[in-house]
Amino acid sequence: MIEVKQLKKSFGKLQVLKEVNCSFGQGGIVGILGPNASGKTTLIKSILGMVIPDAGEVYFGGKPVARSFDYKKQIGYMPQIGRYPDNMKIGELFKMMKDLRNVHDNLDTDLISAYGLDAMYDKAMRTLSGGTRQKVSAALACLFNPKVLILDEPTAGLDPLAAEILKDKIHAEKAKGKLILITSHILTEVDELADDIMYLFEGNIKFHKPLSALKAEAGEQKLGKALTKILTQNV
Ligand SMILES: Nc1ncnc2c1ncn2[C@@H]1O[C@H](COP(=O)(O)OP(=O)(O)OP(=O)(O)O)[C@@H](O)[C@H]1O
Repeated sequence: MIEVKQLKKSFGKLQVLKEVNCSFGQGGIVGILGPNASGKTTLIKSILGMVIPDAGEVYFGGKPVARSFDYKKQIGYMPQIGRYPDNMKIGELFKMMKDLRNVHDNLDTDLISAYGLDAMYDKAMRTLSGGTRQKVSAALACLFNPKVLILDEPTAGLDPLAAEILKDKIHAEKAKGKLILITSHILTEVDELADDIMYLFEGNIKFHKPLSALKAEAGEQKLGKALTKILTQNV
């Protein structure tokens, strides 16, 4: 579904993606892990066309995404920090998105209902708590029933119940055959969700393999322990 070939990106002198090659198939959940500033968001944004790479190419469904916009309709993106017009109300934001896309049918409103956002349609975005903004971002990512979901630290800032609701939704979307890329520093959560783990370190992919293989190599049952063992002892 998505192929990244020889992707390089620098910001000034900082080489953030050195030469990244990876591919993601039709379905399943990939946990994209790595320390702060290792390039996870930059990679995601390159796939989304929000960051223009210095070299290399991203392919979606076999076609290069450079200067292409249509493929973005097939991706639901939940940013790390959602930025919305301050004075816009929640209801107006959803309406604007539907109008922009010109899609009003077959919408996925599961998260709007589960989070009770419809009861808050009159609230202005600037008045929302960080967690409620996250809920809006999650609901928007799913709204148009995209084939691919890209979720950047999706449960950061959500209360435990809201986080569970989102995890259930992610499982349900996977069951529909979707490809879901998730970055997170919450390893217990990635352990619950991911089929594969991709680990970025200083702009390179250190490994990309099934979670089960990672655990088997380390001889550990939990992702946190397996990762620690592999990264510190070079298992
Ligand atoms: N637009 C930008 N201009 C300048 N530097 C940037 C820009 N975007 C990202 N960077 C830098 O690139 C590096 C990688 O950032 P990125 O957000 O991709 O990391 P990350 O792995 O997602 O980190 P985190 O786990 O903290 O979210 C950081 O040093 C960051 O400061």
